[in-house]
Amino acid sequence: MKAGFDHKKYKPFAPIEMPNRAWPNRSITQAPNWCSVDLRDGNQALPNPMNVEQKTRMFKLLLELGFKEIEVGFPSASQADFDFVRVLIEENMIPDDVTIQVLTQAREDLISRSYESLVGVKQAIVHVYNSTSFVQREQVFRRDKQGITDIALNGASLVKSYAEKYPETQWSFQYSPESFSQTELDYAVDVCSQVIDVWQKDNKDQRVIINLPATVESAMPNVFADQIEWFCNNIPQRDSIEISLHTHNDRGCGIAAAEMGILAGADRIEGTLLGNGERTGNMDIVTMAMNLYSQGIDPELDLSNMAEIVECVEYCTQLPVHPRHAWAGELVYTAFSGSHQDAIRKSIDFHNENGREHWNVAYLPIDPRDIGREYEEVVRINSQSGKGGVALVLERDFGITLPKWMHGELSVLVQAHVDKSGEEITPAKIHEIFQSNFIQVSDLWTLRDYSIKTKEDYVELEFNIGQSPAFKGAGKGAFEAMVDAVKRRSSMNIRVLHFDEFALTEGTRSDAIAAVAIEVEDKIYSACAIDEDITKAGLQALLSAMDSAVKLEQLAKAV
Ligand SMILES: CC(=O)SCCNC(=O)CCNC(=O)[C@H](O)C(C)(C)COP(=O)(O)OP(=O)(O)OC[C@H]1O[C@@H](n2cnc3c(N)ncnc32)[C@H](O)[C@@H]1OP(=O)(O)O
Ligand SMILES: CC(C)C(=O)C(=O)O
Repeated sequence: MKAGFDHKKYKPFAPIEMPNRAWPNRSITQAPNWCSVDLRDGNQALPNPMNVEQKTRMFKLLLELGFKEIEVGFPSASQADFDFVRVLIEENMIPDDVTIQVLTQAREDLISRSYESLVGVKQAIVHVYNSTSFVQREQVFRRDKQGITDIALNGASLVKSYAEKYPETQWSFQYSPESFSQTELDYAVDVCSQVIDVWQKDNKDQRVIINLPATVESAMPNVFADQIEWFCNNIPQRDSIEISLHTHNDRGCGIAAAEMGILAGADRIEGTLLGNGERTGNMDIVTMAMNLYSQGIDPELDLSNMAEIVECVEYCTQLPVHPRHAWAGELVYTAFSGSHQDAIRKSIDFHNENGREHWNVAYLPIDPRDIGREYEEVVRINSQSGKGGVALVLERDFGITLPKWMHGELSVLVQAHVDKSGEEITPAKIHEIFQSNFIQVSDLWTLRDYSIKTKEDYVELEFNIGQSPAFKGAGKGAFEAMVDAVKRRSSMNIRVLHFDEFALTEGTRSDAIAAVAIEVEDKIYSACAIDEDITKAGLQALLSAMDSAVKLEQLAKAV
């Protein structure tokens, strides 16, 4: 091990003493109030922050998805952020039922500039923050608790007094004790409570949001939930405020923390689409909303066009969405492995045949079509796939149903191909392998014409193939008569092992496919034929199987 990789450099996060915690016994039954921070926290984490055009595109998408609260920027940070807020207001882009939010530090120059950016807006949330954790107090601000509280209260008073200068706007106030999850809980409650008092002292109805961030995620999500429950139980003004959560994903649990935080009593969630944000990202609203959706809870966001969301996020952030990203990634509804494919095929068939009220398909937590994905992408074939998957691709993409006994035969050929190439095989290539091995027949064995005479309890068949003189045979059916006719010209012993016919499910004509397996000299040969005439398809399939046998010189003397 390299020197320096030493876990003793770190200490465990102290658990919260809470013997009567209630959140583990609760369930989420409805969506929280969502607030997108894509245009602020997401934006501030980008190597190249969004320009006005990208921000506008993202804003329009957020409206389309149904967000009612959107943090649109940090207007005192840059001209671009300021200008974007002005564009939204001056170009009347904010629907009446949507409230924009802006973030500012608790500093007068920044607060004043933030209000300037908001002139003329119908309603807005002014979000002020300062850091409260021990490490920030000790090392960054170098102030004691009172000093930090003073920054918060100064910010709160300024936010309130500037709001009074713009009475035409309906203002909501939001305070974040930044680094809340690393702040002593009693201190966090104390600061927040004093901020709330500043804002609600003269007006009990003043809307106040207290936003509790895991600015840097540094404990397990259950610890965060304990912190939220403790806070909710101890903040004196709980009934007159909204509790919002703003989690990050440093330990990979930002979504779990937000979900557990909702159980612990929070009302509102801040996050970004697909989790862009500082370091490992903000809480991913798409994932959390889809988690609700997949539990039968209305997420109150329209995520039905996932491709559009991914495309817009990638365009605006210039960051790729991982193909395995929960719910949204390109590969998350795709199975390559054989046993998964087999189970998915059987499970979907079962669903179609039995009709169930609720989706419950193996390996597919939701119906991919709900979010605009197709069944086409569910099964893709490579060296890890099995016969069920290959058969499914042929049926799904070409409408060709094969009898179960043929699945293995085709799969062996496909497997040989992928073993050689080492790559995924396309449906077109699978179809080509099927065609060349089971459908293609030499001219010599192509049925030119046939006629059947029905006698009392048997039929007589006469047919022509290649340039040979007419074949004649008799049997209980046309099929048996054909075997009889070939046997009359050959000493070979042909035994029919399988014969199946299916209607093709696709195509403009109501074609049928026949599949035949024969045994000749202890060897088995299979073939298929497709024709509008179902009898002809069966007869041709039989001839094609014989063709295969002849190719292997088993029936060389037959013609
Ligand atoms: C966790 C979060 O995501 S919080 C949001 C963070 N987002 C951003 O920082 C993006 C936008 N920020 C910026 O563009 C700039 O930082 C600005 C415009 C806000 C401020 O710029 P500047 O004043 O030039 O620089 P800077 O950010 O370094 O300011 C640090 C000063 O602000 C103080 N400060 C930092 N945060 C706060 C706060 N929330 N409230 C009051 N003062 C604060 C610091 O103590 C420091 O003070 P000092 O100068 O006395 O040492
Ligand atoms: C300003 C706050 C809410 C923040 O972005 C954070 O703590 O991550």
